[in-house]
Amino acid sequence: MTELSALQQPGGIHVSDVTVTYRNGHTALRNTTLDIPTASIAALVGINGSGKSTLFKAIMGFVPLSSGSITLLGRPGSQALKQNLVSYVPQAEDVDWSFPVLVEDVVMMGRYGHMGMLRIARQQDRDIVTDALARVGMSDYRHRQIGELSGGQKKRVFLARAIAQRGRVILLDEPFTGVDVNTERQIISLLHELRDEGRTLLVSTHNLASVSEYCDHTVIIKGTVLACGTTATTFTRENLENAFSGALRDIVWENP
Ligand SMILES: Nc1ncnc2c1ncn2[C@@H]1O[C@H](COP(=O)(O)OP(=O)(O)OP(=O)(O)O)[C@@H](O)[C@H]1O
Repeated sequence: MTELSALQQPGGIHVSDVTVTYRNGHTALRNTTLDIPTASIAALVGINGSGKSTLFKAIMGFVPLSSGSITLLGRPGSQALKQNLVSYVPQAEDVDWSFPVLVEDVVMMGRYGHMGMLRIARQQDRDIVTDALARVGMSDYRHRQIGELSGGQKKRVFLARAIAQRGRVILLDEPFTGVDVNTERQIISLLHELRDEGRTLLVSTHNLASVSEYCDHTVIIKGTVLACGTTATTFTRENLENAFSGALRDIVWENP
């Protein structure tokens, strides 16, 4: 499939001319447009404060759009959210780790949207939680308090929650911050599996060194989208220098 025809597919993530202005009057995203085809992994890269988390919050409906629209899997974003098709793995700093909850309960939260009002788990929900914990290698920790885990283990548990939710779009806010190389490898191979199952993943990351290795697409952001397309055509020195204003450190270019 050519790059153009992939982008023209109706599924995936489509953000059209979105502007987000916070209540204090700060515009964090301006006229932002991007397309990520179904069944792909896209990196979201940009400096601190470039609007990555704001974009996730806009897609999740956590902040209102001042203008523009979002389409997920070929339907209005709000509809996809109601249908429980979108999972969000937050940044570690956005989670209250002192909340007394077991690992398996965190993963079960991914099933809430599939349960009735009383949130009574069925055997099928318990089986899905068990499978999700196994997929992230956290089965042995299911009865531990979430706050007792290491940073990398917490990230795997939140990924398990997204897997248990069975979302077809998964947004991951900096899943590699503070994780060791082995855990990063495990998470990347899991992301590939999820992509190969037909899910669409948008991953914000400051770890530029590994983007080319695991991301099919790249979105470069700086208050708006500077560039979006296949990683081969978009993750270029010129685009990154525009985004990072000469502060690039951790990339070794083959043709410096
Ligand atoms: N609730 C808020 N109210 C007002 N301004 C906000 C709010 N949240 C974020 N901002 C501002 O919007 C801009 C974008 O912030 P955002 O958190 O989206 O950036 P980011 O790219 O995710 O940054 P980082 O890489 O540091 O996580 C920043 O200037 C930030 O100060």
